[in-house]
Amino acid sequence: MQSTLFSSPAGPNLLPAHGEMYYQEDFLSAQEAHHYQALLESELRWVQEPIILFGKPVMQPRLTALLGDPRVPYGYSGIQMEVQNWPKGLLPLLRLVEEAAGEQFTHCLCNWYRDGADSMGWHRDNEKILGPRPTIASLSFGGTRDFQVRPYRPKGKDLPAALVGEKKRVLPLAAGSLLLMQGDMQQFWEHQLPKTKKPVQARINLTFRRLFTAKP
Ligand SMILES: O=C(O)CCC(=O)C(=O)O
Ligand SMILES: [Fe+2]
Repeated sequence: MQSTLFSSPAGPNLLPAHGEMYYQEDFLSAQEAHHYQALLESELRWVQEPIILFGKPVMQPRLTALLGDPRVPYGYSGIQMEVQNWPKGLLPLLRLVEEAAGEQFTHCLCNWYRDGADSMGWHRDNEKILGPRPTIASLSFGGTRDFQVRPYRPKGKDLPAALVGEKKRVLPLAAGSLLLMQGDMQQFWEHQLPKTKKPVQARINLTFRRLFTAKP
């Protein structure tokens, strides 16, 4: 299979300040995207798990799976996820993404949004284990969904001057696209994948991450 490789970030930085976000719509061909979507649907163990919100367990509105080194656990919002080995067929994709991102990833968090009622709320990927300025590579398969980004205002603090007046940005993430989040983005910006009433196809998203306790 052939793919367009790029060694520098794709396109311009889509954020005006305090972080970096790059988007390449045609990272994978339609054929490659279909191939990997089918593999992801059939070869991962997908579960719907509760997270702890305000002390109570709440089902996440999507299915999830975590790939990586089974010796290194990873969790967020009060859950510890089971780590699955990378299916062999996904390794070429991991290498492609690593080359594009200029980063070596240890884990991949996989999300399956079954329909428009599945979603992910506002958050930052800022767990300590990711380090202070993580590079996160996000690949999309299936139906296009809107990805939203807005400045993050810490409680009781002002926004940095350069972000005052910045509105929510909306980026539709298409099948086969690559989104790179880099630099200070996880410190100063938050993102979400909102629910939608529009008819949408199921979507799978992979976020490749480097966890810093991972053994080589
Ligand atoms: O589905 C998406 O595009 C976003 C996923 C995400 O933000 C995450 O896994 O942390
Ligand atoms: Fe995220």
